[in-house]
Amino acid sequence: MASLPGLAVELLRQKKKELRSSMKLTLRKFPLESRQEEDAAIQKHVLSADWFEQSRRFCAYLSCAKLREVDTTQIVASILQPNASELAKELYVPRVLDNEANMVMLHVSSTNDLITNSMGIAEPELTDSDGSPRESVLEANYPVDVLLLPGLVFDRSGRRCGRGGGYYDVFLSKYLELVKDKNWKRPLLVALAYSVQVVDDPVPVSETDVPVDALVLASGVLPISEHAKKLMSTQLT
Ligand SMILES: Nc1nc2c(c(=O)[nH]1)N(C=O)[C@@H](CNc1ccc(C(=O)N[C@@H](CCC(=O)O)C(=O)O)cc1)CN2
Ligand SMILES: Nc1ncnc2c1ncn2[C@@H]1O[C@H](COP(=O)(O)OP(=O)(O)OP(=O)(O)O)[C@@H](O)[C@H]1O
Repeated sequence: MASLPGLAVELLRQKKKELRSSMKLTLRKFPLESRQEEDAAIQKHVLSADWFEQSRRFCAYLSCAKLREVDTTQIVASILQPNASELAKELYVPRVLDNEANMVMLHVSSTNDLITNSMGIAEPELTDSDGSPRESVLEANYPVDVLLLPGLVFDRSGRRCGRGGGYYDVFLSKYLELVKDKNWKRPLLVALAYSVQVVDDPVPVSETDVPVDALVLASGVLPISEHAKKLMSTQLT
């Protein structure tokens, strides 16, 4: 028979599984027109924010329309092709290494650095055009300022439920450890979410789930942690 902690872990796993299935259904029913309106509004909030403008090293996910993820195309394009008036930023995007939750964030300088994987998500090749390994956030000499996170379900306290791979939680635990070791400033962990992805009931989490500092919704930026409240101004309408 399973031990008590074993039962609690199993129950949590089951609750997350049900939550993911129900949110995938909700997202499938969310009209394309609303999705597009929210995609535009969310990206506009990011692109016009001081914390975006002031960031120099930025991690973003490359959105997958099939998975109904909030679009990041304009954010990524703005980083890769900045206007003359904007300060240049370095962009890092995820690359899955295996199916045991190992993922790296690699430096890219152009969309030509990307190839679409079997899951339909664009990812960087491990090496650049010269054959040299791409810079990885976990091995870099400087901290990143902002990490844009994908996810399926969120609550207003910053709890986040992803797709169940554990990739982001494992990456974040390693990166936050590195930040502590190096005495770097903490990055802002910002999730982008459609209105339907923010639920009233607390999202079930375990101690390995890393909460986000802020949410960007079509209605505005919602800073949650003290860290976010210091760095972001409230723009909710
Ligand atoms: N755009 C994007 N890139 C990302 C992630 C992400 O969530 N979004 N990841 C974040 O981890 C990592 C990849 N992890 C992924 C985990 C699951 C699925 C996926 O397609 N899941 C299906 C269910 C598959 C199944 O259950 O067999 C789904 O959610 O419908 C995709 C990527 C790294 N890159
Ligand atoms: N820091 C960690 N170290 C080891 N295992 C972890 C860690 N974080 C999560 N996991 C494991 O990964 C699996 C998936 O976790 P969880 O359900 O929280 O993923 P998720 O948040 O939906 O996915 P993601 O983080 O990729 O968005 C679980 O078995 C969990 O125990």
